[in-house]
Amino acid sequence: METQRPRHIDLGVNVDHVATVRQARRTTEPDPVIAAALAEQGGADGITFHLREDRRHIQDRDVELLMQTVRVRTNFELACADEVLSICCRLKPDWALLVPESREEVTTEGGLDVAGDNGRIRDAVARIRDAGILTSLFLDPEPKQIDAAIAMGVDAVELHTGPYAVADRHRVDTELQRLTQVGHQITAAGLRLHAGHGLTYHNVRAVAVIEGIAELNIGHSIVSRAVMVGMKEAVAEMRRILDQCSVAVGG
Ligand SMILES: CC(=O)[C@@H](O)[C@H](O)COP(=O)(O)O
Ligand SMILES: NCC(=O)COP(=O)(O)O
Repeated sequence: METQRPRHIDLGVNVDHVATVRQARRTTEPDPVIAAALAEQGGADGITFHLREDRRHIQDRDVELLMQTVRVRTNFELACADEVLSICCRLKPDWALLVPESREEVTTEGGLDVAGDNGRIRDAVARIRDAGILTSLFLDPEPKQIDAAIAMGVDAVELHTGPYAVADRHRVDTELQRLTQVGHQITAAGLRLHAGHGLTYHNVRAVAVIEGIAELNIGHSIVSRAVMVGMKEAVAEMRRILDQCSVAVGG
């Protein structure tokens, strides 16, 4: 019997918080562009960057240079806002991930409300697709949101793993069940299943082994580890964990 190759789980490394350290002094280092190159050397399958409307971390200069230098997949995160949509459609990354944003948030707090969309998300998806870019939506693991995303014709859904990441031991299994259930809903519809937010070296395994997971986007934890061991090694450590998970789940 042909042995099944372990399912490769793509690792998207988000370099936002390299820029957070730089922006703390409004200076030139550390540079997220250099961090992205080191992440590639460490085994990143993709580089993720979030050009927020408030520019609190990633700057326009970062995005322009990342698009010129990144040799793996580029994943441009943005809100459904005309200014950043125009930049994204001009630069044509491999992927665009639409996320909600609010000025007051410390970090992304929830998923997009696709089910309640008034046309703003739909129009943003259309602009991105017309630019020849693969589209993904950052969603809470709620069946009605997934149904709406499928109807919108996007290429992937990135499940918000924040509630799982902060769940206590009484809640964590429930959050994993939510992710698993809507994960089946997503893959059954033929969309790629991505996940991210709050994943760490300690909590990533339970998400990585969810059936159908094709990509995990991880940033804050890798950057935190990189402060101690360097970006290339921090990424390599996360790559090894995901490879162990791939073997564990078999095909
Ligand atoms: C959507 C998501 O979880 C992250 O990719 C996002 O970038 C988090 O926002 P900050 O990077 O501003 O924390
Ligand atoms: N979309 C999730 C992402 O890119 C990274 O989120 P985090 O690991 O920084 O919380």
